[in-house]
Amino acid sequence: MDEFENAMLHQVLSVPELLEEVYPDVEPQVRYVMTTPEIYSVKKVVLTGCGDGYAACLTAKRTFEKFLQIPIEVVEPLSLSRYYQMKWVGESPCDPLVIAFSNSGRVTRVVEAVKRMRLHKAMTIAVTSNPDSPLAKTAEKVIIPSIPKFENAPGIRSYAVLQMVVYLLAVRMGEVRLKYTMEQANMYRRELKCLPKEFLNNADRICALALEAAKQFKEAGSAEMIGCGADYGTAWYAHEKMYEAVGLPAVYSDSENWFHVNYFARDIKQILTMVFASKEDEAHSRTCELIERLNQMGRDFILITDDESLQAKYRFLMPASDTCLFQPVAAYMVPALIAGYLTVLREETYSRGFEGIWKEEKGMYSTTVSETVLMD
Ligand SMILES: O=P(O)(O)OC[C@H]1O[C@](O)(CO)[C@@H](O)[C@@H]1O
Repeated sequence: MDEFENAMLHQVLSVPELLEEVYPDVEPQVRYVMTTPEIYSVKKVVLTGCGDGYAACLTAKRTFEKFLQIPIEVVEPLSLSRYYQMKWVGESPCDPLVIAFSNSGRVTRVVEAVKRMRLHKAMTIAVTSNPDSPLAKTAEKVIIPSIPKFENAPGIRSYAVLQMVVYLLAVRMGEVRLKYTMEQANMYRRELKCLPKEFLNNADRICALALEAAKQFKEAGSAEMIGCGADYGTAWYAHEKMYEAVGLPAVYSDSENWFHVNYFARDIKQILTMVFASKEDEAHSRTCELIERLNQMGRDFILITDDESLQAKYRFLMPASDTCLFQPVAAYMVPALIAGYLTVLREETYSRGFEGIWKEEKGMYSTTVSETVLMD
């Protein structure tokens, strides 16, 4: 398998050790970022970020909802900064709580969104690994994970850490608001670290299956990533990696929407379909119907699930968890591995090497070069 080695594979395999290393630093930061009265006064949480940060927020939304039982919104930074209804923002202290995720802390739209929310007296927390970044300087509070340098690849290690932080925030807020015991909270914390490790216990078999799947879909012309609830966030992450790593157009969807839209695709052999199916998800029955239909249509697809009763040509079984809420902390490794193998098989360069038409000359508009507009 040596000829298929790649940086994404290396990043995935490094995650368990990375989380062990980062946890003792980030857990106390999460624990003390807000006081108990602040945590109690939050009436709504708004999670935001671009790219990986956005995907991490989507995966954690259900956990926040279940743990806190208050409204939780995942809002894209563009919506937050340009369209968000400000009438009720800052009506009372810490309301809403806005948590913004950006590994670099340099993405203009995230900074702009936080600036606007802070001006309107929302409580703002930035999660970024760059303490000197514009985002860190804009938010009222910061959490700064330090992620040891590694071989470059489209975000896997940084995603693992952002995800750990967003879930830890939910666990801490639920613990302080007495939604469960301290023991329960610690069990959740342990699970966040253990699930990726457990999934990779049999790394050789998983990598071999991922490579086999990548070989089958080597010539794919597009990809569709399907998931509901927390899995929707993983589907979002998966579609993003297909673009970044492979340069492959990809869409994300939930199981219901698949029946209405994606179902009608003609050239099924050209589509790389990936389905995320956590058995405790509230929409699992609909995802099972989708899987049955895919099998009836004779479609080959990649399935990532903790439900042993489900079948697919390429099935990745996720470790069982006590909470059944944290499947996304391991599930994203499958699309990351497959994207990594596809880049090798297609002789692609991550992010097209930012060369040719992708080259960002000084001053060209990009994720970090954009006019800041501050709306009322
Ligand atoms: O705000 P961040 O986390 O620095 O993200 C910047 C870029 O990194 C990614 O999240 C991952 O490569 C991209 O999607 C995004 O454009």
